[in-house]
Amino acid sequence: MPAEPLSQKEIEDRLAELPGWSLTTDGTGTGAASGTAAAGGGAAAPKLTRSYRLASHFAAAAVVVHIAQVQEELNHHSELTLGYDTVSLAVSTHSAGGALTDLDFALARAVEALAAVHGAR
Ligand SMILES: C[C@H](O)[C@H](O)[C@H]1CNC2=NC(N)=NC(=O)C2=N1
Repeated sequence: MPAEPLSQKEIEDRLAELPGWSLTTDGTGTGAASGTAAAGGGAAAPKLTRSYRLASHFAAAAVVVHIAQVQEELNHHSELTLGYDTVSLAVSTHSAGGALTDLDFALARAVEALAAVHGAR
């Protein structure tokens, strides 16, 4: 069953439970349905994003591997970026036309839990 796009209220309620996470519309957030009505009438669809800082590059790389493992388990994948001592994610649901769904928030919660274990801030 495909994931349903969340309403603005549902998104705000879920975001309130995820300190550090935010919505960004950075121009890459057009999703799989770019140019279609499903993407929001032409406006770039927001993605759920967060950046973490780690103690070293190697520690950040380890977090990337751990996130990749969880993403495979959930079969839901973010745009995952490794910096020097940072890890950044941006996620939306491709199969929902780039909308935010509960799959995105489930991934965010799982990443929060593993990031804490790594000492990410
Ligand atoms: C076929 C496979 O289940 C799909 O391509 C999955 C993989 N990971 C995914 N990740 C995200 N973010 N959105 C999806 O719709 C999605 N779909």
